[in-house]
Amino acid sequence: MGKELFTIARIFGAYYEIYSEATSYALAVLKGKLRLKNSNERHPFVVGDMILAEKSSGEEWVISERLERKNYLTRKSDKGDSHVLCANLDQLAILASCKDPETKPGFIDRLLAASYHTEIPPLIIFTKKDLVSQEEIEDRETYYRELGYDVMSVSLLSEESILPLWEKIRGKRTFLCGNSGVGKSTLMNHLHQKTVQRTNLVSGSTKKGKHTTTNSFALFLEGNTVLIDSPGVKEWGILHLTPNELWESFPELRRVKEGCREIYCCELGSECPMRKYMNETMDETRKKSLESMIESLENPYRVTRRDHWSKAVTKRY
Ligand SMILES: Nc1nc2c(ncn2[C@@H]2O[C@H](COP(=O)(O)OP(=O)(O)OP(=O)(O)O)[C@@H](O)[C@H]2O)c(=O)[nH]1
Repeated sequence: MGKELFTIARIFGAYYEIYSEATSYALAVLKGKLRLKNSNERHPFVVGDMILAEKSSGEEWVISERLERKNYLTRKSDKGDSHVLCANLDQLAILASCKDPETKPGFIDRLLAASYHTEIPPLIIFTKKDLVSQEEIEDRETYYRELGYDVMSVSLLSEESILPLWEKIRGKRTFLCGNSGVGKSTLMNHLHQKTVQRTNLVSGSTKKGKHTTTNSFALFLEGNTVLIDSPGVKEWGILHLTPNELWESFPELRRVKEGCREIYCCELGSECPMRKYMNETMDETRKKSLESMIESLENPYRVTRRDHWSKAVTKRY
């Protein structure tokens, strides 16, 4: 029996849950060491990696090779090491809850900045739209749509949102990202049409989600549709970006960039059109997001202390 192409669906220490359409889910191990181009990588695989595996004589799947990654999402720690979260994505779904807990615009903006340089197109999904007025929903959607982003709003308590949502994710590999309690597991459950993951109640006192999801895993749905759930995050590190990349990741600043005289003019603090736009014209909320990210780059340790995955306290399944 020859080698078969799988995707890494989940990681349990030294074991990997792998998936292929032919075999469905299986457990696999890595025997020996995998030769990786980038020896700085902490783990040989992340969820979404495409690998080749074959059955050993003991009927165990053994991974022999990782295919080159089309793209990957990464965050950088204050110690300077990159943490690859997930590979081979078609879309980054930013789940932002309208209420209970309300996702801060700064969080959305950070993820948008982080995704720009990976060339993984973002999709903003406002969840819990049933908890706010129609007018508020339209304002939120218009705000990001005018910046050129793909946006939609859903209520996961009703079926009416499921079809439009399905249209956006069908045939794609989508990474779901958001604060804890925004509804990632609920969305996965709806789309899988059975409970694949225990959702948890939002804490009554803080209105913040209690933590449920413990590590990333991929769910394979019909028509090559893959959803990758991730633990709720409090903050999103952008330390892997250079200052210049950060400026360019804001579409409203990119539009005025043509007027920049030299590549690094914003860093030099000259009459850079992007800097001018930020000071004189930019929307106040977006300006705050950018300033906070600039501060993160200048003072990484202070920011990355808040930058870890939320700690998960409940079991999945
Ligand atoms: N009103 C309302 N509640 C929702 C909606 N979607 C999810 N919820 C509720 O919000 C709570 C948290 O949802 P989860 O799906 O567990 O959130 P999560 O993003 O997976 O959280 P973590 O696992 O901590 O990352 C649950 O009580 C859900 O029932 C929605 O559209 N409207």
